[in-house]
Amino acid sequence: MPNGRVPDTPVEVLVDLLKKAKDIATGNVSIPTELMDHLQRALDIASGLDDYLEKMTTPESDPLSELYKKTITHDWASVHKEGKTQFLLPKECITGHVEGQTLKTLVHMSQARRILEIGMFTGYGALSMAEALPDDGCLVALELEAYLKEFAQPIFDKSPHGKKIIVKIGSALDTLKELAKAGEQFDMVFIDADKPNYINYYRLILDNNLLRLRGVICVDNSLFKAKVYLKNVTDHNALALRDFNDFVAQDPRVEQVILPLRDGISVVRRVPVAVECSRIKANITDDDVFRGVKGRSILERMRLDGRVAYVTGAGQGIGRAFAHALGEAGANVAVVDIDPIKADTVVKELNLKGINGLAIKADISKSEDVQRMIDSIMSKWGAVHIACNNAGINMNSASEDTTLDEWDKTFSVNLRGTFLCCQAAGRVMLKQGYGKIINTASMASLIVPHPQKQLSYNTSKAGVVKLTQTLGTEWIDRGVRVNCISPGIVDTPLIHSESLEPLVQRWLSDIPAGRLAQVTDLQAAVVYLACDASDYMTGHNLVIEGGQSLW
Ligand SMILES: C[S@@+](CC[C@H](N)C(=O)[O-])C[C@H]1O[C@@H](n2cnc3c(N)ncnc32)[C@H](O)[C@@H]1O
Repeated sequence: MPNGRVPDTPVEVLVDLLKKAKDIATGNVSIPTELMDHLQRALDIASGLDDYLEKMTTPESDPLSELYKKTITHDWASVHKEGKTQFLLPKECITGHVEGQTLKTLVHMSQARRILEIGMFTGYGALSMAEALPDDGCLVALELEAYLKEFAQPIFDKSPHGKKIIVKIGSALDTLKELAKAGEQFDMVFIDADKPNYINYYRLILDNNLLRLRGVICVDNSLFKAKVYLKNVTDHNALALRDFNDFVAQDPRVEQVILPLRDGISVVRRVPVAVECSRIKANITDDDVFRGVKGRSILERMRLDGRVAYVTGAGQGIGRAFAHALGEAGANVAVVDIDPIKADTVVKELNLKGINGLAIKADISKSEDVQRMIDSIMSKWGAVHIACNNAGINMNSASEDTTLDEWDKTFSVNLRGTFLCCQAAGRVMLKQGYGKIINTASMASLIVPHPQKQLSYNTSKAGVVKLTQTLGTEWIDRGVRVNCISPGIVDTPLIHSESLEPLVQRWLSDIPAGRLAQVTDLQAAVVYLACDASDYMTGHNLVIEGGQSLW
């Protein structure tokens, strides 16, 4: 703590008191050396803490560092004297580096997309949190002083994350009421404005559902220089926070913990609605629909944490998108491709996202390759929960010219390969008593896409659907579900080849959606079919073609 500054946190108060005690003790010869040593050690521990946290915390970004310097060096007294701010704003009220990084981490951990900040000051906390938001995330900052928006905006503009921040000037209570009226909701709220109003902000937020289910409220200064728990305190801000902390601690709608960081940060989480309901004994139907199956909401039921998946043909295109989707949903993913370099590259991509991957080279038309694929997965992860049989080939020729070689090649990958994979994975899954098989069929299993000529492809994909239906009914009573996805025309490099490119305009006129499918259009379907939420679905052909098969 710099000399002359008023101690602002419990630790700073401690350091101040220990220094004073040491000063007194130093001039007193009757103080035992051992007591002096203890005093010095206590001072070292307390005074070293903030510096150490500062050093060990990831450095702030350049715009944040500029914002901090600009705030600390600004003449807030003159600004106030000139009538530019209603109140004299102490520069110490800035959320600094360590607290900013803490907020940023909480945004990452809670995967918040919409944040509300009450009390922006010069925007340090706002920009810290905005840095952790996804590109389409949004932070609404409420601030009383219009001057502060002008102060912060030029630095927000320098940051690629500044555009996520919307500043609303005015009394926070009034703005909160407007937000509630407009039905706005937030994943995270940071309360850091006038202390006596904390309780009003909190009540308004919870009573009006401004905080989403599973949302988090963070509250600054909840230890208020330790005065919330010291005796004989008269400071009205400290007393307001003490009452606020007590109220939250007893509120059945939430759980809270106070982190003793800087001046204290409360992290308050809405408890699942079912717990709240049993506490207040509301007259509702307390069943799986209300609580979620096994207490898990529908989005949680779509998670694949700890599952083992493989995707064939995952070196590129649809397969690569499937591998990423399953991994993002929590699964370990074996990336199988005939081209080992492509498989390796996709595994590298997964690893960069923190997903466990395993590259396997396999030609799925060969039974020994398919068995080796399953064996490798079993020896690495001990199970196969999700089998995504996606590899396929497409050759074009008029039916009267289709060679037996083309027919055999197409069938050996698209139908024989899919069968071999279903059988090898199915044997493991039947033993496990659980499994999800997802085959990639095609819209060509339903309609005859035209004008391209692809007899062998169309018939092989119709075969994949019948294979799926047969296995789907044969194995469901032993816990193995088999479904398929039928994409329409997908925008991959393949269709921009010399022979197919001229057909794109023609296809577009056949697609009600008015565009080709992107591989990302198919990702949710594979996660849905791979997760428990789709357990009642089997033998289904999930068609995703922008409506093309309906015209
Ligand atoms: C502790 S500072 C906020 C620090 C800020 N969160 C940061 O990251 O640096 C408190 C801010 O709340 C604002 N404030 C105080 N009372 C308010 C009210 N009733 N409505 C809106 N803002 C208010 C003050 O003008 C001040 O800028």
